[in-house]
Amino acid sequence: MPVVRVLRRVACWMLQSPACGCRAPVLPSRFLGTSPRQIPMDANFHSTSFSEADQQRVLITGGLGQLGVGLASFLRKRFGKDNVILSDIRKPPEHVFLSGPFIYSDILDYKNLREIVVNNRITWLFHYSALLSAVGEANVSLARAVNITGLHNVLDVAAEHGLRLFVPSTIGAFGPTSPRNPTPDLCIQRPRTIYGVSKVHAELMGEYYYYRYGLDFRCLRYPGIISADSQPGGGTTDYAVQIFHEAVKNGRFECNLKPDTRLPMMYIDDCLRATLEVMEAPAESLSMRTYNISAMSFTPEELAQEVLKHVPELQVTYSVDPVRQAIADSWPMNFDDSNARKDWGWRHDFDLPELVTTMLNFHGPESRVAQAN
Ligand SMILES: NC(=O)C1=CN([C@@H]2O[C@H](COP(=O)(O)OP(=O)(O)OC[C@H]3O[C@@H](n4cnc5c(N)ncnc54)[C@H](O)[C@@H]3O)[C@@H](O)[C@H]2O)C=CC1
Ligand SMILES: CC(=O)[C@H](N)C(=O)O
Repeated sequence: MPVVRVLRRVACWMLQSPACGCRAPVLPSRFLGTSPRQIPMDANFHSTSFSEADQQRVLITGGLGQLGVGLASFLRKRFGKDNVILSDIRKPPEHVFLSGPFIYSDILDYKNLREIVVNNRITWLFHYSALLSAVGEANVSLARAVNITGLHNVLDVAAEHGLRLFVPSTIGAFGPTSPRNPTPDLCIQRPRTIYGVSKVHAELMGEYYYYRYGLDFRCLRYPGIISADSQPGGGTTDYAVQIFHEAVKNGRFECNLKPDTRLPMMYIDDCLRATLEVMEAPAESLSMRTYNISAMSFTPEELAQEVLKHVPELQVTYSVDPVRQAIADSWPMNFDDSNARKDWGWRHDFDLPELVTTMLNFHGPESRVAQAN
């Protein structure tokens, strides 16, 4: 290709933005030289022999946290038990170990990650490893390493091996100068936590690799996720999970956010379904690579009122954690997910009343709730 034409296309690629509606990398990777780690060009896209119709081979990083085990079980129903590999740096509980393939993987160890992808012929990668907002503030250097350096390793492995890559972002990728009610997909993003900064970095790097190397990067900004059978990993929205555990266990709950703190939230089933749906969406339906998704938005007081309908004896008190409160006060109150709804048909199933009954019913007949009903 004549040099002038290549340069013209490079300039065009640099001027494009996801907002302009371009739906494919403007410049294919073959015009742009080698992959990010200078792997020889012919080593790119090992997996191109896998067509869309082929069986996916899935790797989940950071899979032992609040969301990963649920994601593995959801994806195993779709792709088969042995085709979904859960990984983490922690030792899995027995029921997880027995439920399907599990391997050790530290995302800071690039060679180990590459070996896993190659040996297991991975085609799709769900990158869940992270330090969340509150624990991130308590250990900034570890959060920087895991959330930023780890992401670089994942991006490189994914680009080199032609993987489809899902990286979750968060409501925490916005900050006090973003519009908060509602928060659109594209607006100012100046978060004040290392977690938020690292997630904006992930969004931008993923989109850069998409345009620059053709990496099939897909990203959803999750609200606070509420799950019944897994514990949250140290975030600002954790209270909305803990209230259920405490309500059924001892009928008392001390909330670490103020009663009127409004945040977007979602039940885990909606979150996992959205994740698979965006991964399976035809590329041409995606006008962007990073989407807000939303389901409901409530305050601790509103959540407590809904729980009280089922557990009238529940006592809720407030003891505000200033770190979490400052973070929550800088985050979106309502999330605008109209682009996800328009482009790939996103619809949530769970609003607050369904969330509360589902969470309380999960704990079964021996719970205080069931006894009270
Ligand atoms: N749970 C939520 O409400 C939300 C979660 N997300 C995102 O979803 C993803 C999963 O979230 P959770 O499961 O809640 O997180 P979590 O904090 O519960 O779990 C994260 C996992 O990462 C693992 N990890 C830490 N360092 C690692 C390393 N060096 N190598 C490999 N694994 C490592 C941890 O052992 C842990 O099991 C994260 O990226 C998070 O930012 C986004 C928005 C909301
Ligand atoms: C909303 C999130 O990203 C997470 N749950 C946190 O509170 O840090």
